[in-house]
Amino acid sequence: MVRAWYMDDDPVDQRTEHHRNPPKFITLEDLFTISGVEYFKLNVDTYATDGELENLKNARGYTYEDEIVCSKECLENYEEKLKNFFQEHLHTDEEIRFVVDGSGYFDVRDKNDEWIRIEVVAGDLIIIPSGIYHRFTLDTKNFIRAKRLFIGEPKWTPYNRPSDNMECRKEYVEKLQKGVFTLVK
Ligand SMILES: CSCCC(=O)C(=O)O
Ligand SMILES: [Fe+2]
Repeated sequence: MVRAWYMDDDPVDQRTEHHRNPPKFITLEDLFTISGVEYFKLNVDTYATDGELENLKNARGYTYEDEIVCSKECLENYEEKLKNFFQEHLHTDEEIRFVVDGSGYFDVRDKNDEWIRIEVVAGDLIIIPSGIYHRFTLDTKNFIRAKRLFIGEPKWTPYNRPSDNMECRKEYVEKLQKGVFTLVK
């Protein structure tokens, strides 16, 4: 099960949990409302045949798929890539990751510019909206395998903060202000 919480501001060791004292968790519904981050739970043993991933890909137009493994052994330029993943940045498109093994943390800024840490483990599919400031880190186990999905030809370019004048950033801020990320019940 994915968990999310507000982070402390201790700069030491990005790979630990960084809970506040006392811990301040946030529900997935609230996470969506205040950031637009979406979350789906898939069955990691049956996703290849049970149709859930296929349905999601069709519904959202995800036509591209590949896999990334982040570990010292498997990722070329490991240190540098991990450093870049953890630089606060945004993208012009959604960042979609389906974790099939291992674990890690996506950190996203909420509307008050506070960091929320989202723990992802096998079976978690997370959609980070375009224009939101975020970053990624491995946890202390130093291993994750994830599928990367995309609409059309993938663009992975990170735009480091500050990128406030980018169109996708302005659109994202406007959506937040308009309350677009409200759950329809
Ligand atoms: C969990 S996938 C590894 C991180 C990544 O691909 C990214 O931050 O863009
Ligand atoms: Fe990113």
